[in-house]
Amino acid sequence: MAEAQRRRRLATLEEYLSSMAAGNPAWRQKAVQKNDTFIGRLEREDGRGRSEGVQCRPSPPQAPDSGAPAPPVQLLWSPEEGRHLVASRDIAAGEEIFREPPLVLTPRPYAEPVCLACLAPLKADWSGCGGCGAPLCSPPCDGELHGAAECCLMAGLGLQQDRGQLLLLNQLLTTTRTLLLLQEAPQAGHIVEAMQSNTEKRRRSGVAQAMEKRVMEGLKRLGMKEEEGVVRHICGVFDTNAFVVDGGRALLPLAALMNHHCGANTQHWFHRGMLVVRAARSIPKGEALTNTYTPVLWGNRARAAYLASSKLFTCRCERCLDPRELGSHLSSVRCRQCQGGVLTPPSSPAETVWRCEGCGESVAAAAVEAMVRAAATMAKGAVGDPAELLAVTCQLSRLVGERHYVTVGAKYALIEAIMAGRLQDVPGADLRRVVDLCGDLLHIADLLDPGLSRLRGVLLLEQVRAAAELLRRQTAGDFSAVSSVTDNEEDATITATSIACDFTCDEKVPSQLSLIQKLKTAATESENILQYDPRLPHAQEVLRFLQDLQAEGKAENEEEEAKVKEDGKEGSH
Ligand SMILES: C[S@@+](CC[C@H](N)C(=O)[O-])C[C@H]1O[C@@H](n2cnc3c(N)ncnc32)[C@H](O)[C@@H]1O
Repeated sequence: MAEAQRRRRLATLEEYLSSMAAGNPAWRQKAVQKNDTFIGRLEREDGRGRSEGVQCRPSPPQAPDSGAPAPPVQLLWSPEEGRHLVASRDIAAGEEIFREPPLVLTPRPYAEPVCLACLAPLKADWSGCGGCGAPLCSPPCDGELHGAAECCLMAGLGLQQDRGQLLLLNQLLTTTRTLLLLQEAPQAGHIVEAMQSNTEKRRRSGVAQAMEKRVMEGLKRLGMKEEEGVVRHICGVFDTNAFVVDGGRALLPLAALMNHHCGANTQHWFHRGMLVVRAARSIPKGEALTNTYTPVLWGNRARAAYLASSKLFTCRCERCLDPRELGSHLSSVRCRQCQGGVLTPPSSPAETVWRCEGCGESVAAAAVEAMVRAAATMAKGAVGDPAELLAVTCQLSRLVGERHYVTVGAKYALIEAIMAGRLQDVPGADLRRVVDLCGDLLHIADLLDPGLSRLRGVLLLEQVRAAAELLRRQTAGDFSAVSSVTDNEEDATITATSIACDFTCDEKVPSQLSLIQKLKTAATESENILQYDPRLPHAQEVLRFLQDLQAEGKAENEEEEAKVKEDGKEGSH
């Protein structure tokens, strides 16, 4: 890319970053470094004889100008990583770094039809828009995404209640909504133009050509005469940068400047129409702000394949370069020759065998890969029902092993399926299973996605909810409901005791009060992590329950102590 064009695009995005100050009042609380803009830094470096200005470094501290908004991030560029955000000061774990409204919000191109005004899934009684027939919630929803200009445009399509037609519409809307925005707000055009589209790489690899062709045809039917280059750029910008949000995908030019890392230091939530980006760990000044573009619980190869085909780059983070995936062994498969050993993937593509570090057994890569494909197909077939998911999880554990990512994915789905029901109706044995499964997966999360990650937040929450429900049944004297395999008090106490041991990671059985305290600590952590998550009310509810239980327990203890004292006094007379 020509140097002048690169600089202009960087300056556009930097200006956009500054424009976010109005929606981020927290930035005002910190002093700004005068002249610490991309262009300012570039000029200073040029002044020092660096005419290329290729690598921008953070500038030395300058006099603070209190009152002016100071983003905790700045935009840098390097030949290896392209443009990326870095922390412009130390950022504390859990700190909200920025929030950003979407520039464009559209349905997902390959998803089921949704309401075009609010992106909610369509119910059976959906109605067509009076003006153009586009799908809308019924009764008419108050979403604002399907405006008059879009309605006018769509009227030409003669939309019917036809699923095939609506699926194609989803693909067309990314481009039409963006083009309509550019007509209404030309300055948005500079931002979209400045965003990375990977157009050349996409053209060479043939990625998305069919989709781009369909979009061009759709635009023709709408009477929009757009240049092919513009359409390619818009499709590329979305595929490279868009965030998946409730029911749709959003273009967020600032958040999109976070490069990928498989163990990212930020987490984001779409909350009340804004993307909220928080620090998952403490981020020292100068460190790049990163986001994970893939699910954390996919193995190395699955993540690499997705990044190569859709984001068109190869990640070189520590996890990607480590066949043992930071000790999680998420891609290793069960060794059939020895007890507990695993076959580890080769560290280079040139090697053709997987080897067991325990017994030295080696198996041809082709055979292992066929087994992993079979496992993935088996996992895809199991949906929803906890009994079915449990059966599949057991089969997968035997086939590829307990720790393999396909099994781990099935375990996560099993936790979700069990905890989706009304807690009071979940059998005790299933609750016990959730406590154990969450414990397993938390070990993996601590290795791969530590800190205030959504994964840890959800696992902590479900583990505490299941354990607290078992405790509730036990305190209510409902022993048969504590575990389906026991209907007597002694066994039920064993169950509660083992939960206690899991939580305290201790051989010694803690008192019920210290178990409640441990559960409260975990619930508080999940509440903090899930501040912007729809699961927050669950975290608050379980925390209230534990607080009440703790208060009751303390009161009972005090009563007992008082009684002992009283008895002692009486005895001494
Ligand atoms: C959402 S954009 C990130 C911002 C982008 N660097 C820019 O200049 O606009 C995604 C693109 O950035 C690049 N990228 C992101 N993370 C990367 C990484 N870890 N290593 C190399 N390139 C990366 C890839 O080209 C990818 O398609």
